[in-house]
Amino acid sequence: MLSYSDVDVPRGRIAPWLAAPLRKNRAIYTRVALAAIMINVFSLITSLFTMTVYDRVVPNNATDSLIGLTVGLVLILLFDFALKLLRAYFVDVAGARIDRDIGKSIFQQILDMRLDLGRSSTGGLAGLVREIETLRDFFASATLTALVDLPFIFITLAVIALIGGNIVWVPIVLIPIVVVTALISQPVMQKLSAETLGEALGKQAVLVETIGSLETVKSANAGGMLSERWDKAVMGHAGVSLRQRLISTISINMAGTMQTMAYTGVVIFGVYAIQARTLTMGGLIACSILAGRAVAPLATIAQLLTRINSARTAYRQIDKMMSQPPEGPAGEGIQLHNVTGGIEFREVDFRYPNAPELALTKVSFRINPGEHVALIGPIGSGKSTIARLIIGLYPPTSGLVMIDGTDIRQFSPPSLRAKVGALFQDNVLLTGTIRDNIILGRDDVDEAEMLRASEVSGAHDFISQLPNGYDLRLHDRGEGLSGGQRQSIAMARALIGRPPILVLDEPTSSVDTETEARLIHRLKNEFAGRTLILITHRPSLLNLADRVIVMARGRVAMDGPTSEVLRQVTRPRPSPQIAKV
Ligand SMILES: Nc1ncnc2c1ncn2[C@@H]1O[C@H](COP(=O)(O)OP(=O)(O)OP(=O)(O)O)[C@@H](O)[C@H]1O
Repeated sequence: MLSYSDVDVPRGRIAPWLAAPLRKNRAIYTRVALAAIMINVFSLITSLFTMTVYDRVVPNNATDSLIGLTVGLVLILLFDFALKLLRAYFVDVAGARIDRDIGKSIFQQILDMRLDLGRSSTGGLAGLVREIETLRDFFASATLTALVDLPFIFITLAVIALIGGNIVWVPIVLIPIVVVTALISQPVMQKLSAETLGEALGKQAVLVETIGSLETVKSANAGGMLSERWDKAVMGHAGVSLRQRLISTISINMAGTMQTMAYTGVVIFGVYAIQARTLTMGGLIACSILAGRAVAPLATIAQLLTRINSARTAYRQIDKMMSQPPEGPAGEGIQLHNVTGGIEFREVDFRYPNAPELALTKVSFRINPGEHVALIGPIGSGKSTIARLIIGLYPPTSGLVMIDGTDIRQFSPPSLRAKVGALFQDNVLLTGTIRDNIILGRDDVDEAEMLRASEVSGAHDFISQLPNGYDLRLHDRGEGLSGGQRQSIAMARALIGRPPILVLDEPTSSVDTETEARLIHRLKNEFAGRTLILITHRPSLLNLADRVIVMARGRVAMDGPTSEVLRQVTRPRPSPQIAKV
């Protein structure tokens, strides 16, 4: 389970998901660094220009030289302007590439996420992905410039020493004050930025949950409770980010003050140096400008420290997610081709992540290819869990789930899911047309197969009456359709491509009895020769099953031919004993 407050991730080298995109942009970074070096050199030249004007031009009235110097300076300024533009452009290009590359690997990791390891809330996860921006901003922009600026502190100090001699001690004494203040604030900043991220993700989680279930929130009058959670999250976030800003402002302002002190300090000591004739007027002005510049990169770095901490926190949290092993076998995974549809559960125990109790205990059954089996039992007895295990959403905690005699953990998950048509209770549709929702980008099915699946599921009946038909665009999670309509589209999605195994969890829970009767009639032909696992509370659907498995508290309570099991369960007090009928 990802916990946002825990940032104790092993330190070390940058993880490949970040290092690879950074390496790819090496050429751009070199250009950015070169531009930054030139900009620093230009800034040294401008201060030397000032010195020359004061020392040579003003005393000698050398206006000709002034014109020459000014032309030179204008050229330098133009170059400086162009280089700054280019630097910003290159940084943006690198940023966009890094965004794309990291974004791609993070999205893939989310798709491959192992559900059995537990995961954070939807909003928290979405917020974490947004933190890519923090990383991108950090790696792609100011950091690089600041790194290039650092050696220029020494170069600038050397130039001051050359021009002003001992005056160089003024910035040399002040620089450690800035550095020490920044270093002292570091541990607090680190802690605060981890807390800030945790609070921000918590806020995002409340927001996403509320927006995602607005209808329920309104109808159940849950607004008050959620407002309270939101207020708490906002207050928490505001409080911790206020403290973070306060601490970072101390370092930033300290650097700013030291910059001014360096400038004025040089002016004050410079007066004595001028009196002692060890410094010229021009030299004094150049040194004061340079002293300010020598401290300036530290101000940028003080600002960066806040971002270093946010970037480090974001990096560690994202890395925690990225280092989780993906689902499926290590390596290639077996591709399923000719599946006959035999399913076996052997002594399967299963516990959901962080759940105190087993959801399945010692579940064993064997389903022959082409057999039609209904799973029935009270709510929470483990029926849907069995369905989730068959399509490999979770691996069993112990025991084996097999298809055609092979442990499903050995199959490549997409290949397994292509062979198992699944319909679950929540019928989530995606943004896009109805056609998109049924075909889901598969290239092994055509329009005719889509129509066939829709006709069998009954979806065609209402889609054919829509003005846009299959091109009707659905919004977020299938908004705009009734529950029954969504269910029949989800059913078409499960049937398309005639998968050899079908797992249907309450497929008719949202349809009326008449529609259900027609559907059952069509499904009888559809299921012929294919393995069916049908989870239902509806007796009418049991017509489709040759065999019934009764679940109770995560165990198989009965298993046998439909008529026999029904006879047993309709007795006044069914035997609680586990039995094979
Ligand atoms: N994601 C989950 N995390 C933790 N526990 C879960 C999760 N999903 C289900 N459970 C628990 O596992 C047990 C079995 O749930 P399951 O959904 O398989 O029941 P079911 O028989 O399909 O119920 P229903 O008829 O209500 O659909 C329940 O006790 C439930 O609380």
